[in-house]
Amino acid sequence: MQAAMNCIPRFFTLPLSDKLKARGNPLCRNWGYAGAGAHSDRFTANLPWKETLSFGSDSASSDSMVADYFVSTLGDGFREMGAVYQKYCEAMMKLALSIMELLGMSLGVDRAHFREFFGDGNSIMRLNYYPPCQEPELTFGTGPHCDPTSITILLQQDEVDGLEVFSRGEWRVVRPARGALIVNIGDTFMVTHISLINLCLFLLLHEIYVLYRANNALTNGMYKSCLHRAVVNKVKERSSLAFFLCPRINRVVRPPECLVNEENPRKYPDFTWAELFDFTQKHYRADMETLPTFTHWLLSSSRSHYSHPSPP
Ligand SMILES: C=C1C[C@]23C[C@@]1(O)CC[C@H]2[C@]1(C)CCC[C@@](C)(C(=O)O)[C@H]1[C@@H]3C(=O)O
Ligand SMILES: O=C(O)CCC(=O)C(=O)O
Ligand SMILES: [Fe+2]
Repeated sequence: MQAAMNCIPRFFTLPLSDKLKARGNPLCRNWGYAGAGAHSDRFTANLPWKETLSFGSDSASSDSMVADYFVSTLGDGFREMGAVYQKYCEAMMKLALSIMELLGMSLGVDRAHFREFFGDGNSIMRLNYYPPCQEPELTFGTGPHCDPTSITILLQQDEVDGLEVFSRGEWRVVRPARGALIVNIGDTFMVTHISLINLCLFLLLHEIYVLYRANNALTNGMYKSCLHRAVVNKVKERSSLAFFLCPRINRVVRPPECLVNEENPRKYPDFTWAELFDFTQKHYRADMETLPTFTHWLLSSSRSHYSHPSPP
């Protein structure tokens, strides 16, 4: 974890001409290296103050996908950094599948179900780098949003506050703690479970702390999405590392049958992860309404080859 964290400033303090070797393509501008001004189309106000490097981590492809990405885009000098992130992604994938198993069990779903569902996923790794900002109140590192992915395992730099979670009517700082990973459940997993589950698990060494924000849904045993953001400051740069667990790109996202019944009918239509991903990039700004807006868009679009939720 420390090596993965140390490599972040090493990459982002390279000359711009080197970082641009990993620039994303016009179809997916946020892929690869995205510098100042990137991600601004995803927010309406307080635009992001960050640089990012995003790359794929497919569990089913070659054993060296991530390492190969670094060498092929940045050159042979990045072999060591590539190996660090290859190892990190493999560890995150292993951890993510174990968490999925636990979450499945907590819902009474067969323990193999989510392990299989995500086992051949097309996950995404992102390095976030937030430089100091002279006017931090005019911007955000990452604006308020819910992750559209399945679960996110986040590692934040020791000692520099930045991550905040909206809970009980106010923004609360999630202080970095040495050795702690933050696990945030995103929209795709929420759909998989049909209920409004969206919680944060704090994994501190080998203990698991579960923090989740309940809203009025608590009364019927459901949980509300955890909205989060990252702020920046005047003095210190900050880094974070996000592993976004995703299903295989063309996999249909649908809750296991045992979770659907008369009292709990389908809330979302079937869709593929590709469709939601595409939607986030082309049609909508990031916030906590991504999933309802996507659902509305999906149902009102002409697409007819996917089944819709059964009528109540
Ligand atoms: C599927 C995705 C959408 C975002 C990129 C990603 O590949 C992974 C998660 C999403 C994101 C990183 C969450 C934070 C806000 C966001 C706008 C960003 O900072 O880039 C998100 C991406 C998005 O375009 O919605
Ligand atoms: O930098 C952080 O702490 C949060 C980043 C984040 O929420 C994201 O990349 O989705
Ligand atoms: Fe996030």
